[in-house]
Amino acid sequence: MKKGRILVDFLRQSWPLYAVAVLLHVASSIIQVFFPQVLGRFTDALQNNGLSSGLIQEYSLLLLAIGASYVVLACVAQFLIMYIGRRFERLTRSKLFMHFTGLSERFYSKNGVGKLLSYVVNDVTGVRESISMGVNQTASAVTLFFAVVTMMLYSGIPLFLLASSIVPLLLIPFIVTRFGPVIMQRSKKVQASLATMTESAEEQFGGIRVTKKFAVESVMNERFFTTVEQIKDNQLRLVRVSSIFQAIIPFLGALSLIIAISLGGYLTVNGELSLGHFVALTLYIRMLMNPLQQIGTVINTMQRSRASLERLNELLSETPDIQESKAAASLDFQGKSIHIAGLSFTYPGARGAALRDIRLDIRPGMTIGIVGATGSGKTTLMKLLLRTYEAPKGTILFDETDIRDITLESLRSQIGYVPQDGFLFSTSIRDNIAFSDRGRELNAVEESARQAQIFESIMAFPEQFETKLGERGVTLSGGQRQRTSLARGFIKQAPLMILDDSVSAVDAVTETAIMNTVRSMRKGKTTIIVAHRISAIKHADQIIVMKEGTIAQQGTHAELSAKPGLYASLCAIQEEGEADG
Ligand SMILES: Nc1ncnc2c1ncn2[C@@H]1O[C@H](COP(=O)(O)OP(=O)(O)OP(=O)(O)O)[C@@H](O)[C@H]1O
Repeated sequence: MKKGRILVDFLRQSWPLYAVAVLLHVASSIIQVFFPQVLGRFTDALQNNGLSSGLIQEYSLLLLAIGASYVVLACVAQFLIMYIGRRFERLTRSKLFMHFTGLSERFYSKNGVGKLLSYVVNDVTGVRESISMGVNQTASAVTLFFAVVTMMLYSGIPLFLLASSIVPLLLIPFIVTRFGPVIMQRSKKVQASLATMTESAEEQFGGIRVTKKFAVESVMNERFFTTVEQIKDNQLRLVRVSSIFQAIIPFLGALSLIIAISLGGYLTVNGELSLGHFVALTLYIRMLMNPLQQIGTVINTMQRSRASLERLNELLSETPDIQESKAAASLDFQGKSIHIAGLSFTYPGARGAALRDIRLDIRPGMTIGIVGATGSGKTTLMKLLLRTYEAPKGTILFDETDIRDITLESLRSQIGYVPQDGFLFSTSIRDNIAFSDRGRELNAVEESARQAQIFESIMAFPEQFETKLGERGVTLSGGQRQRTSLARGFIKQAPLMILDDSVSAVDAVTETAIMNTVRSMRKGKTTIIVAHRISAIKHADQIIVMKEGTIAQQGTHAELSAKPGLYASLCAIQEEGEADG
């Protein structure tokens, strides 16, 4: 995506509304600049003919008409531009969210949730401010500026007097080019420190229970205060430069006014300029000061939001690591074997390989058990099967079809994946279980809950399956969460099911009941069970034992436990543990 794309795309859609708003601003500014002219004429009429009630009435009504028309037009223009800004905010936030959901796991391990929240909230607001408030003020300031200058030129005030009065204003472009880049750089730093603070807050809140248990609140407070302090420092640096910038522009306006009063006053006293022209000139210069001040603020805001815009564009140009090939098609997994051939894999940026030369054939309907020490590569192998990370070409095949030639939707919709700590959403238990298909009838949800041995616990809650989880609902125990997540996997009845250490938090009796259910309900359907406890996988058709990213042993429970090796020693240790228990 090209730089500035997000805004260009938006402006392309919204330009007719902008055009209407700008035209209204132009009209309101043109009306406004008649004010000094009318006052000038009023002064001359007063001087020539004296004060009369007719004159006062005539000019008062004229000024009222000017004021009222200006207010109505400016108000509608402002509303339109604010409306456009809010629309930008809504569209951009939805666009960002949709884009984020398409990105790969690696992106999320690089960018914390807090940081992403900050982009979605602070950066989008920053850009919105400049395209609503910024455009609003630019439109009114620029049109007012030109309208005032045009009126001045046609006012009959001598040209040399006008030219001398506006000399200080000619310095403005020079000041803008000096200050603009500095403001932008400093704004970038402010936004970055805001993102760091949000990230830190998110992490501190997430880990508050651990913090309290270790009684390290003061350390955590200290860490958070450091990020807040950083924001303050960066903001002060920004405020310092932007305050100077914003003050200089009205100062130049004031200089113009001083020249107009002194030179114009001198000419009036000498009879070379009428009193009306003198009044009009000072009012015109005074009127110029408002747009100049506004332009200063706008440039300031624009420079700040350019930093945000750059970051939003960078985010939107992030591409997912997993790209679907043009030739990808859906594939029915029913009756298909899985061939893993010479699969080696290294995480992006990691030093060593997580998997090395894995070879495995899984026939349709088989149950495969996988054990191995922590960090031996079990979950990595599952992630590659789900294509969360990309396996090298030709290393994972479903019959003859490479995993890369299957659409992601088809692949993932046919795998029921249950991780160790399945995330549960803050909705009802029913919605959480029927996550893959919200339309599933209650019977099916209840049946899956029974299979996952969580039915009784759910029925004990006051609202049963409608019980809300999370912040505003009940808190489940670790084992209950795991079984709810299991039920979510079971209801899918997928052709391939992966249980990735999914019963680690349940007691041995419940685990046996769950594994018996898995055996009967998954008959004829391919199932992969990753576990640390032998009891969870001993009935598998094939068991593989992983060690440091390789397959160290393979066979049935009977075969493996009968010969010396990793599996037999694991069995011995666990049996000893159970006997001690
Ligand atoms: N996102 C990642 N980026 C870099 N390295 C990773 C990433 N995820 C895992 N690893 C590394 O890959 C190796 C295998 O990890 P993996 O999670 O597959 O092990 P595991 O056998 O599932 O462990 P456990 O039994 O503890 O779940 C480990 O050395 C781990 O540090």
